[in-house]
Amino acid sequence: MILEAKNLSKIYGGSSPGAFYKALDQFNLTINEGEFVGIMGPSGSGKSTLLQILGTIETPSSGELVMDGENVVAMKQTQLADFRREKLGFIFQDFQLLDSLSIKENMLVPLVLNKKSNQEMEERVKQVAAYLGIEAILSQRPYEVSGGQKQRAAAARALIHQPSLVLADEPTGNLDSKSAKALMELLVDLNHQEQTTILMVTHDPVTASYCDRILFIQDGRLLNEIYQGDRRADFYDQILLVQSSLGGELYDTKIPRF
Ligand SMILES: Nc1ncnc2c1ncn2[C@@H]1O[C@H](COP(=O)(O)OP(=O)(O)OP(=O)(O)O)[C@@H](O)[C@H]1O
Repeated sequence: MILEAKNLSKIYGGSSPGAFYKALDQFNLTINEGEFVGIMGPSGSGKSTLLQILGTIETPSSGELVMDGENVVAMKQTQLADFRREKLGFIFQDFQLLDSLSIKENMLVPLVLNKKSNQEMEERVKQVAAYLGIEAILSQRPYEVSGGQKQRAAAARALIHQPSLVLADEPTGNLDSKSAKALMELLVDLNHQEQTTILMVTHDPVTASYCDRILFIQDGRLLNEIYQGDRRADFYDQILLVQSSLGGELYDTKIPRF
């Protein structure tokens, strides 16, 4: 998936007439196939808005967005729904699994929607469950498993239809450090092995240090961009440095888990 966004702006209407808020301001972004990109920035800087626009859930107020060669902004709702279902996978902070379904049934939702055959569905569930180490919990309900297992199940659901782009919003936000590390190692492995393009919003410098590149956003604009070098530990230090130069007090400070 190659993604190209040009001059993306998003203006939200205010509660009183004439009041509005510019959450994204002429934002430009190019993501190449197989990249693992992180988005960081203070609370309210526009990260979720950007992710929602790239996930085709929100429409931009202006600007261009081309994904996988398709002009997403020009698509009708039904085309957008197809595009989202076939090409995108979502991982959320709060997992968003359906408690009334087993883990396996949750994983099957994207395949059922994409009208895959039963045999194909069974094979994919087996493959992805083995990859994510959740074979033993397939028949359990989300409320019966741990947070780390829930997020691996949610990742399985996001990956089962082999999306071209995975969008993750604070995927480690509700995980303990061990589960967070396990999830990030899986995402890096997926990125390296399958060339899956991943875009992830996070507040956490340790989680961010797994990315190839990090974009820093402030007030809806791109402020800075840094690339991972040879060592993840050095990248982590660099992330902390940029965060503090952008006003570290604006960030959710967590105890570093590196
Ligand atoms: N639906 C909406 N209507 C009006 N304003 C909104 C809406 N969604 C977001 N905003 C505003 O747009 C700005 C950017 O919000 P956004 O959620 O994208 O920030 P964020 O960087 O993801 O923040 P956080 O890290 O706290 O989740 C904020 O000032 C927010 O209040």
